[in-house]
Amino acid sequence: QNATQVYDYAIAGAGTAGLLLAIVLTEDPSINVAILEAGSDGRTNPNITIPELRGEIIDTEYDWAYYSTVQPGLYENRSQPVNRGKTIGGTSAMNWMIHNEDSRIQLDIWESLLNLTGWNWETLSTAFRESEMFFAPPVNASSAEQPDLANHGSSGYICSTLQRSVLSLLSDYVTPALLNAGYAVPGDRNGGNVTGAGFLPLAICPGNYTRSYAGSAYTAVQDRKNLHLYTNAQVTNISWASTTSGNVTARGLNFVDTSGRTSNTSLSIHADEIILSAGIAGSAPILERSGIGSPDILMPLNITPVVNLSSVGTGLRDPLMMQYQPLQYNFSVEFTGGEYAQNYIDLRPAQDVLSPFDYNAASVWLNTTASVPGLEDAQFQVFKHLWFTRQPLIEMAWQYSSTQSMPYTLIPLSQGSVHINSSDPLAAPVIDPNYNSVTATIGNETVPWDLWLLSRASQFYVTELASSPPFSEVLTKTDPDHNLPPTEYQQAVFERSGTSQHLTGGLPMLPRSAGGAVDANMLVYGTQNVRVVDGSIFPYQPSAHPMGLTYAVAVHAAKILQQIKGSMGTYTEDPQRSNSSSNATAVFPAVQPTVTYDVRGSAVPASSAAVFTGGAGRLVTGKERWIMWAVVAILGWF
Ligand SMILES: Cc1cc2nc3c(=O)[nH]c(=O)nc-3n(C[C@H](O)[C@H](O)[C@H](O)COP(=O)(O)OP(=O)(O)OC[C@H]3O[C@@H](n4cnc5c(N)ncnc54)[C@H](O)[C@@H]3O)c2cc1C
Repeated sequence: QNATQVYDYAIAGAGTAGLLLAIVLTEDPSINVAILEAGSDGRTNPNITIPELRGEIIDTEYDWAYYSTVQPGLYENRSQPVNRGKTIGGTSAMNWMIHNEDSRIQLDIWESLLNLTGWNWETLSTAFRESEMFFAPPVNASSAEQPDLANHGSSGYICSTLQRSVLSLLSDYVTPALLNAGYAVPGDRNGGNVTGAGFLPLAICPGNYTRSYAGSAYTAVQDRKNLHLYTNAQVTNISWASTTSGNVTARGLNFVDTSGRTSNTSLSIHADEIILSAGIAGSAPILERSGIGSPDILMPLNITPVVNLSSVGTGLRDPLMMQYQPLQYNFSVEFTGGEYAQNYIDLRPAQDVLSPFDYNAASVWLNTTASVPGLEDAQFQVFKHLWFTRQPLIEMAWQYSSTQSMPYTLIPLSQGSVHINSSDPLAAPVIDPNYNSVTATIGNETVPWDLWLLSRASQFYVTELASSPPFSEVLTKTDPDHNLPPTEYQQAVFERSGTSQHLTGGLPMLPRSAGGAVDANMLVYGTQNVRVVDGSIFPYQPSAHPMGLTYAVAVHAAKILQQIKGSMGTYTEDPQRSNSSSNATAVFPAVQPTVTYDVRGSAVPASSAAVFTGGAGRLVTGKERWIMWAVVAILGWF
């Protein structure tokens, strides 16, 4: 590094989002980007490049190998592993590689319900396509789900294709059973309609069948003179040019050389704009170590607060997953290709995966509850909106080993936090996803919401499959037994559930008044030039595996930055974008949405009773509640 150089952008973390962001920004040769990665370069390691070896870098030097705090909401208070990639490409170097599956409605909500101007399905799906280089499926691919090339990119940095192996169990038994049970198998999910079962594209380059990820994208452009990637460079904090309130301006990033090449003396780099892309376990801690966060957390660690922003480190969540659900069959499962076959997923709205009784009882609880602890009201409203508009809230992930279908709640209501608790800049953060912390009253019972939904949905799903031919003809055993009484089944689910490794949040992109840490320009509130671009900023958990959306966020963020800087980007979405939100005025409206819904998701006139009333929803009286319950119960049977 040239000690006097001031880069246009300095990025902390060369992971999924940060590295793709750097690559897109440096398409303009006049833009200089430095990107600092705490991990080393694993790009030639077969455990990273060969798709079938996925997971092999867990607990190696390429993994932060963090653990959550003890979790009172899980069986035996189990702490959960929090695996995150620590290498070029970040967690995209270790993940399970499912590409994209975001629904149109739920991304449109970013703009319409959450006031995130310019963030909607159109802009994010465009950004996703621009990240993608899609290869048409091989001859053996499932015929049930044919890709529509119009929904895919052809010149992006991340290859995608359908897998070359197809598990006969899925194509010959599960899909026909679901069709027999009356469920549509969606077409190409990249069009925004994601509900249903089928195969998804994987992030694989079909030519040599290697993993395609942010690291391989970097390999293709690593000779760019304006892109400077430093490995073994662990960012500790932001250095400030000004900490005057209203003009808090960063000068650069301080980092430690962890390679041993130097003696860990603190180094620094300077830039006009600072971007944190250190992921859910890295970005919020860097902000806190820089004096941005809650004084209650900073002052005991002798960190002088620079911006009082208590939303830093909040809104972290991990969809609760049942990690083990073996099914047994009386035929031997065959692979046509002999390898990896896990990208078969079934996404279901609550209406399709709960009994009418359960669905109605849960709808009553949602309709009569204005807020829950640990969740911003804006996020709760989004959940209600998705619930009543039939968006997918439960996923069944069919495992490559073929003996399991692993269900999980796509959008947990329980949220926790990620914070520092040590003045040692290299210490691990305290990660608390706070599983099963939201309780709900369903009928006469008080239950942990996420566990209840997971258990009821799983039992319903397996019961349905067990009675739908041709799957029912080969299924010999379900474990837990789907015929168990619901409370016993729930106990079995409880004993098997934990992380899905799909953590997002920690620095929510929301209006400041709605608990946000960054605005729609990714700018940290109260600062002039510090932004966050990674999975931390998702305003709520998407109903999807997060990697595809993380790439889309990176590309969309690059366009916003290009427009702010006035460089080569052609982004014209919102010409009014400003470079600062220090005096952000974005406010989440007190009453949202204006539309109300009946239990089947149909909009009803605002004057109707017994419906979702939005954030300002009042609690109903006992009598009203009984009438409401009767109404939804009756409606639900039609
Ligand atoms: C085991 C596993 C399986 C998964 N499977 C899937 C899947 O099948 N499909 C899917 O869609 N998603 C999957 N995910 C989730 C998905 O991979 C992540 O959500 C996504 O990659 C996160 O991207 P990110 O940019 O936010 O962070 P990351 O990709 O984690 O990038 C953060 C980067 O910052 C670096 N960093 C951290 N702190 C510092 C610091 N102080 N200084 C410098 N650098 C730092 C890290 O080393 C890392 O390289 C999986 C995750 C895991 C752990």
